[in-house]
Order: sequence, then structure tokens, then C-alpha cells
Amino acid sequence: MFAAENGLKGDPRLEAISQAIRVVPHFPKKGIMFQDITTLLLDHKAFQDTVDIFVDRYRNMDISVVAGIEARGFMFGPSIALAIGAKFVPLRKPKKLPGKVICEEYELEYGTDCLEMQVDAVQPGDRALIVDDLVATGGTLSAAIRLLGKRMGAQVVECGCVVGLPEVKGQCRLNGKPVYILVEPREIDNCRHDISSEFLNVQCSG
Ligand SMILES: O=P(O)(O)OC[C@H]1O[C@H](OP(=O)(O)OP(=O)(O)O)[C@H](O)[C@@H]1O
Ligand SMILES: Nc1ncnc2[nH]cnc12
Repeated sequence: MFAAENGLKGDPRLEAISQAIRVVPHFPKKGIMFQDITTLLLDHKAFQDTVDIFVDRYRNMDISVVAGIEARGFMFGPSIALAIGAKFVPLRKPKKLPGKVICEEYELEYGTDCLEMQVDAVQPGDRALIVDDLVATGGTLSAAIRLLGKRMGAQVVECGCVVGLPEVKGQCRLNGKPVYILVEPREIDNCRHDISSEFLNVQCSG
């Protein structure tokens, strides 16, 4: 589900949210158009609107757990959880969580990574919302869905992301679970926050 299908067509908040996200070409490496949500966090109204849109969508869906994906899912998930009266569960990169954890691997461009969750955080029958800033290939969200659904027996109601990259068709890999996305990535031409190339960490040739 992408911007045109999120039920918010014409909502001026979406344009402001989109404009508040800085686009950084060639970060962290050449060829990546990095969607930097840290500038959204600096814009109080756009940040509040982002959280409000998710809260309005999920407040009556009987969600009992909001699971946020490290690291950028932690910037939106807790506010949504507090507002809808759900618990917040962090899904973390390996070896960060104490106690008994379960792990699901996912593919990166080169190699694999995994997400971990504490086993006592979620119970069978919990109704889960998974939150992240962005879906690209969908590999990370897929691992999160498996952790909560297949491994713990929770019902994954939906995944909510601020940005979705349409060209990689992330929803195909999301195990049949709906993904609700606020905005598509902006084209660099319209970018308000473009970083001058002298500040880029990655040098580009050609
Ligand atoms: O759909 P995918 O192809 O799986 O990519 C999306 C994931 O990539 C980014 O996180 P990243 O792995 O860069 O980690 P970070 O948030 O800790 O920087 C982003 O915040 C998502 O979690
Ligand atoms: N283009 C992108 N911008 C920000 N985070 C990402 N994670 C994967 N692709 C990304």
C-alpha cells in the first residue's frame, strides 16, 4: 500500500511530512538515496502529524502491542503505543537484549542480519502493530512479522511505516500482512534539505 492508497489523498499533512524528510544522495554508499527522517523529528508539527495519523488509524483496532524496529522504529513506535494504550516492544539487533530472546534472520544486500525479541514480551493472542521508519526490500519487516506471528503466536494486524520505496515492491515479501505507508520517497529535485556534496560522507565519482 503506497501513498495514493493510504486513504489520505489530498491531506496536506502528507506533503509537509514528505518535505520534512531530507534526501541524502549516495549515503551511506553510492547509489542510495537516503531518506533521512531525523529532519522530520526536528519539525514539531510534521512529527506530531506523523504520530497523529498512525494514532488515528490504530486507536480503534484493539492493538495490544506496538513493536518498534531498531533503530528508527524506536522514534515513532513508543509515542503511538502510549497514545493507543498498547505496550511497546523493541525488536533489536543481535546481542542487545538480556534474558531469553528469539531471533529471525533477514537478508541484506550482502549477507544477513537478525532481529531479536524477548520471549516474555509478547503473548499468543496479542494483536500487534509493527512500526518502522521505512520499508525498502521488506526484509526487515518480514523478520519482524515472523518473530511476532509465527514464533510467538501474536496476530500481526499491520505494519506501519512513514516511507515506502515503491520500486522494490516491499509488500511482496511481507507474508501477506498489510503495510500502511504515509509517503513515497521524494525526488531529490524537490528537496528542501539537500546536503551539499561537501558534507557527504561517501564520495561519488562519475
Ligand atoms: O526494507 P529493508 O530493505 O529491510 O530496509 C528497511 C530497514 O533499513 C533501515 O534500517 P537499517 O537496517 O539501516 O538500520 P538502522 O535503523 O539501525 O540504521 C530502515 O530503518 C529499516 O529498518
Ligand atoms: N533509501 C533508504 N533511506 C533510508 N533508509 C533506508 N533503508 C534502506 N534503504 C533506505
